[in-house]
Amino acid sequence: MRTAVVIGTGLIGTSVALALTDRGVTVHLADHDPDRARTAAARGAGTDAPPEGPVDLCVVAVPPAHVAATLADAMRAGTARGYLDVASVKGGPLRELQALGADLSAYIGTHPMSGKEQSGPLAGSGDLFEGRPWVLTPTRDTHTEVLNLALELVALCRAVPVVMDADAHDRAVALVSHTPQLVSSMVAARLEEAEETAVRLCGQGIRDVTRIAASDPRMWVDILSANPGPVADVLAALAADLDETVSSLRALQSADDGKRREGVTGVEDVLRRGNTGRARVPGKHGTAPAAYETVAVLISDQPGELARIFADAGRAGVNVEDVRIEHATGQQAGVVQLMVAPSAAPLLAASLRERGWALRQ
Ligand SMILES: NC(=O)c1ccc[n+]([C@@H]2O[C@H](COP(=O)([O-])OP(=O)(O)OC[C@H]3O[C@@H](n4cnc5c(N)ncnc54)[C@H](O)[C@@H]3O)[C@@H](O)[C@H]2O)c1
Ligand SMILES: O=C(O)C(=O)C[C@]1(C(=O)O)C=C[C@@H](O)C=C1
Repeated sequence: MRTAVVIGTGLIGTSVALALTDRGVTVHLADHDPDRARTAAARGAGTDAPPEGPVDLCVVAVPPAHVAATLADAMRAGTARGYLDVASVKGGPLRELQALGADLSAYIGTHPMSGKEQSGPLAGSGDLFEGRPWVLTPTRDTHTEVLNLALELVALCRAVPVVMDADAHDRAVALVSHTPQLVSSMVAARLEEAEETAVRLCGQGIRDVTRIAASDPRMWVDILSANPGPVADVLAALAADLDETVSSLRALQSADDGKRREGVTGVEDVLRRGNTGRARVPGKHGTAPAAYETVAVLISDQPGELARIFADAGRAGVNVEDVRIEHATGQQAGVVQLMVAPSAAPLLAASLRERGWALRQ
């Protein structure tokens, strides 16, 4: 692939464009808000000038409700040899495109399973998709050349291709992406009216659970509107668990020993099922979950501290596999948890102590 057009230069479009530009592809950027295309171009994601002739691949990265019409317009204009979208839902846009009478042989639906709670071109990054699954939903009509262009895009973004049927994809993401978004929003919504004294106590647990509650509601209304049935099915099952857990907790308030024992069993059951489910979540790069050891280091909240700690870990010859930052409320300090291979943890701890870092248990 030598040339591409990216339509919709928000978080995902800009991230794709940055990755392609980085690998030598000439990328033309377009957005219905020209300022966004200019901003993406200024970040080195390509040019906001239109191409002089048809390009190899047209990537549509607009909100799901606008995907089919944008694809159909681009096809009518003869923009590219192949067309794909990156929307978080696949069945709806495919059927809309069909209804618009578009040439489905030139199109493939795709969905990178990586994102952020932020939107817009400034949030984009060229490494966003590295090691992440990228779903491709070819149909019987999809031309092999178009499937190959999509596979090349996934490879250039260093993601991992996963081929699925569009509706099976929508059922899967209802479980692993769309319901978690709603649950995160619901937990965060409990804080809306909470006492300041309670909010001040927020620790890492609620930060983990509510990160995606900061996502753009307009985008998510669009996504959920295109996948309401499968998401409602998962939420209904969750509601049954919620009902049972409420009953178990009420039983724990009882004066009756037998009832309290039932309550413990009910609460323990949901927690254990949670352990089992969590253990199935794949680790980094889509591999089986790795057991890392954590080295926790106290850092002060000032510029350059994180860079310094990573540089010191590098000097110790230790690969940091994952990282978490815990901010201490009301203090100019925090704890960085460096996740490393168990065999490397003692070496890292000793080396960081030697360089003056304070370690926490
Ligand atoms: N945010 C995520 O985590 C994530 C992850 C994977 C896939 N996606 C999908 O990627 C797509 C883009 O999401 P995003 O997070 O980059 O959103 P975003 O809001 O950051 O960017 C969307 C961009 O599309 C532009 N746009 C809207 N309508 C347009 C139109 N008709 N023509 C041209 N440009 C138009 C907007 O101006 C904006 O710049 C969505 O379909 C979303 O479902 C999002
Ligand atoms: O990590 C995040 O911020 C995301 O919400 C990413 C996430 C996800 O649920 O995994 C969200 C929606 C997209 O369609 C794909 C990825």
